[in-house]
Amino acid sequence: MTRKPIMAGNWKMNLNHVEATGMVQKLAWTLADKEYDGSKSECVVVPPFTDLRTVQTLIDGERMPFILGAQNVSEHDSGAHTGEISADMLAKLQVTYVVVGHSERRQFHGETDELINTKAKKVIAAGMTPIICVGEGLDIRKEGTHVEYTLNQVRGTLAGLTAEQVAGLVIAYEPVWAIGTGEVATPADAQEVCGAIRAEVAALYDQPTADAVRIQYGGSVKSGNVAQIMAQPDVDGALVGGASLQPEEFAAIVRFYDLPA
Ligand SMILES: O=C(CO)COP(=O)(O)O
Repeated sequence: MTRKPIMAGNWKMNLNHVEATGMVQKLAWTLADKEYDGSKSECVVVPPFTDLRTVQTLIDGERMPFILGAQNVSEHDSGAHTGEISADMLAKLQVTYVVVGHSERRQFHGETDELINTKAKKVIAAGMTPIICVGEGLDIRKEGTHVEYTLNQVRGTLAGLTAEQVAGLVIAYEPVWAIGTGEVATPADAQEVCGAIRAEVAALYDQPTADAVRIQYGGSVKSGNVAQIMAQPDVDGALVGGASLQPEEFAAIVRFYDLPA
């Protein structure tokens, strides 16, 4: 089973719409220089909501080999929910992927597995693909219960989804202690949990579903460590924060297959 690598740059709350234009143009030029055409990996850019239209227009107009993602979505469909953005609104902007349950949303905005599960269902119903984030904090890692903790999040966030739906989505394993800290999980750490997630999907559904679902690692991924992480059998991509704001760095990450492992 070949799973296409998915390299996603989560800009978080960085770059206004003018800066976003410069960012995707530089990324496109750098990748064009290396004759990148998206055949060996998907390059997903995940800007803030206010940049989506600008980035989508550039991707379309300039035929850039990028796929558009969003960082969050409302659990509601429409109506009196001031400040919320619905899945249908994102789909209309040609958003393909929507990150749900990022640890920063869990930690600072009180998102639970149940809410993230509802959001994932809204994303799927609108014809898009959720990137469901899971991962443990430092306290759990120190206790040594990180695998069970993360699998519990997997069970909670996938609840009620069909095998077909799960086969098409993306799960991002992001250990919170490795996010924005420069502290990278070792390739073996990433493999331990990503492998356990795939085994859990096989147990919850079946082996073809587990073979199809794509699992990303996230947490201080850079051009200097991405090749080793991607060499792990159950790691199918990276969810990149800080390094995705540097076009040359992110271009190298997207082309991880040309880096020495
Ligand atoms: O949270 C992340 C991506 O969603 C990871 O962020 P960093 O790559 O900055 O550690």
